[in-house]
Amino acid sequence: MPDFTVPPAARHRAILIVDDSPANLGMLRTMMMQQGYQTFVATTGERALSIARRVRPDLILLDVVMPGIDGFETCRKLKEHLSTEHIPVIFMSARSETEDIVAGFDIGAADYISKPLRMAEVCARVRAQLQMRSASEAQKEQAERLRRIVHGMDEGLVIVEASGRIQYGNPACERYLGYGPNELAGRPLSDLLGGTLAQEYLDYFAACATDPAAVHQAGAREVLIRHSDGALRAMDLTLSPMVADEPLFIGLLHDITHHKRSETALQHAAMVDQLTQIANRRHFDHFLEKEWQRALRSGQPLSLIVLDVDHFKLYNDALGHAAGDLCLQKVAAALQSRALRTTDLAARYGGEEFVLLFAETTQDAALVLAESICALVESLHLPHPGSPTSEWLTVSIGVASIVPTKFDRVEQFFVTADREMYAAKAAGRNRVGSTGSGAG
Ligand SMILES: Nc1nc2c(ncn2[C@@H]2O[C@H](COP(=O)(O)OP(=O)(O)OP(=O)(O)O)[C@@H](O)[C@H]2O)c(=O)[nH]1
Repeated sequence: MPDFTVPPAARHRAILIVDDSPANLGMLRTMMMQQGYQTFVATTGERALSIARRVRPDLILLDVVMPGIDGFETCRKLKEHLSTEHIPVIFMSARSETEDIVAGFDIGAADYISKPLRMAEVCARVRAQLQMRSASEAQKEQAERLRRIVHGMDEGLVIVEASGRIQYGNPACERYLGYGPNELAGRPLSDLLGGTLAQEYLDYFAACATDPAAVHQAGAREVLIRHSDGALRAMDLTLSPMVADEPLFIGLLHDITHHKRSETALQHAAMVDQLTQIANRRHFDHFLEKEWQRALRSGQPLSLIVLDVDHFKLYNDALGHAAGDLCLQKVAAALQSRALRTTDLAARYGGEEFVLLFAETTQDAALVLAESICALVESLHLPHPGSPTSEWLTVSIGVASIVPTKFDRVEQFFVTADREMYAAKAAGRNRVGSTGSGAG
């Protein structure tokens, strides 16, 4: 006895039954309905084609021998049409010679049932076909969902073969690297990564091929990737083995150019005085510490200049704070123009106080530099109406020089230069103070 319970998958499934014998048609229809399928019937091939195109059934039970176009021809036409080509067709025929069956499959049939029909067998074959169709639909749906995810991702995704050949690059990846659609596929990894780095990955791929279990997942690392215009971009790259039949590696690319730019901007901001755009105190202290250590090792002299604008309070009082700011910017630019070597640094140390460090510079050379800076500032001819010293803006400078030993302290070096600067102020301003006593 056939099983009349309705399998859940049967619901909503539509079957088109095509047979020129009304008796067969009636019997099959009853059986299919009892199985819970929605049914459509046709007694000719032409009618079957028009119903199939309209209702797109999930399966067609198709008689082979019919007047007009026969079952084989009907099937051929179904397979030719985009809207019906995927519908599984089960032939039913009394012609059950091997060559008939083979011909049926060659045309594209999913199955072939011999007549006279045994209803339980028809039901089982219909059920099997519908299950296969469900499975392949689910697979297609999942593949489509994955395709959309990969296409819509902001992150670049590449699939690389163990040989280093790029098999696929998603649109984000092509966009990041300046390639058009499908232009990445087929290229070697070395088109994107520098020779050494590409070789490192090839070695990793080879190690994965020899002993997949022993190879750890390669974490994200910052790499420079070559854009199609030849420029190098900073990106985070994660390349790890993919579980697949062939050895493939999946790479995730995250463009960090913007991040890098803001990181650089932040680093710059942390080192630079906002008003004057020369080095700030923090940067100077760090630089001095480094040069101090270097001088300890090399035995070369270090010279420090401390510079303070004369009567700056009076300048602000006479011309306003905004003019004062502008004046500090001009003084800073003048100082910067004297710090030319990579071992020189000019910085704003606070308020209207500036410092300059000259590594590998003797006290005599530093004094010449300090005198020239003093003269340079006065030669800017920045009017200073309130100054009792000069009609122009002037500065007082203190100089200290030292060949540091392990017994010396940076703080004392600073104190010496500061004292010299105050001595210059006391001696009438617009001058350089230096007793030549060194840091001690
Ligand atoms: N416009 C402006 N003024 C500043 C800034 N930083 C500090 N000052 C001013 O600089 C002035 C420093 O004044 P003082 O320390 O009394 O020294 P001075 O008037 O320069 O006199 P001497 O150093 O003795 O020649 C103060 O009035 C501060 O307000 C700044 O960033 N912009």
